[in-house]
Amino acid sequence: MARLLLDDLSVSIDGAAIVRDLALTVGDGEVVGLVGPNGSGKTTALRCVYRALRPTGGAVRIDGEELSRMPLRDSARVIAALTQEGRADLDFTVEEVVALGRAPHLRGNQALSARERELCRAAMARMEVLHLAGRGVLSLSGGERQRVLVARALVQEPRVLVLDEPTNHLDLHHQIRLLSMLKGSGLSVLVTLHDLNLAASACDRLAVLSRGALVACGPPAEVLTEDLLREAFGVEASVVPHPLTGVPQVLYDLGAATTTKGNPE
Ligand SMILES: Nc1ncnc2c1ncn2[C@@H]1O[C@H](COP(=O)(O)OP(=O)(O)OP(=O)(O)O)[C@@H](O)[C@H]1O
Repeated sequence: MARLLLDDLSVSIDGAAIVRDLALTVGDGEVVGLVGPNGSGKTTALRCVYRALRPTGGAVRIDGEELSRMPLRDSARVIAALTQEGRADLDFTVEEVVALGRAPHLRGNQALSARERELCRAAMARMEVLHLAGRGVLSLSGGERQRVLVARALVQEPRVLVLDEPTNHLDLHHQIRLLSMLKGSGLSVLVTLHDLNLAASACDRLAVLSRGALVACGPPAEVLTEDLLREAFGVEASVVPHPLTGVPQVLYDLGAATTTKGNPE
């Protein structure tokens, strides 16, 4: 298990503060949802965690150790990421792409062991892509491809999983399956989501970003309020407890006023 800490993380690009002093912990086995309006800095913060971007202030720490001081290979054994980037993959087969998840654990051209091949099969089965094993990834639908990339992240056997909009392209069945899998995974998970109802159901805590700053953080029942939706998202909506689980759920009235409050522009 591992504890992820965004330790007063800041990112400035061309003099503009994109993420400001973000302090956020993801505890062992905890699922934390990073939510907020478009352009609020969610992806930028995540990019620092999967090392596509260097913070300009603060640090990302794993069990106290500063990520930027760890060799890339070492951090890749601990952190797996499902990102919005890297869409220009070569036409590997599904099973080849999933097997690439083992790369941080292998030396040179070392072949996968029987255990690792079984791990790949199990991850493909879990993400319901086993029947696609021989297909080229470029021929897949958006949702199929997304599930393959989750399988690749799982075979990495990380302790921390960061996912940027993992439900993109997924149908309702696969959205629910993926989020319940994350919830039961025992991994420390930091995930950006736009669907606040799914986020409230899946996450132990929600962290709300607005204009690069953390404006609320806590259990969904504390964070997801009508005031928060108005202030951070510029949306008038009702928040009601789920009739079975009690988890807060947002009900929208398309006739209600929306404002640009919370949005960066
Ligand atoms: N390389 C860059 N150069 C200039 N501006 C950037 C760069 N990367 C991000 N930004 C800006 O930083 C802000 C935050 O972007 P980011 O992608 O982190 O937001 P987000 O919260 O993930 O948004 P969304 O919900 O739309 O995915 C945006 O205004 C974006 O245009």
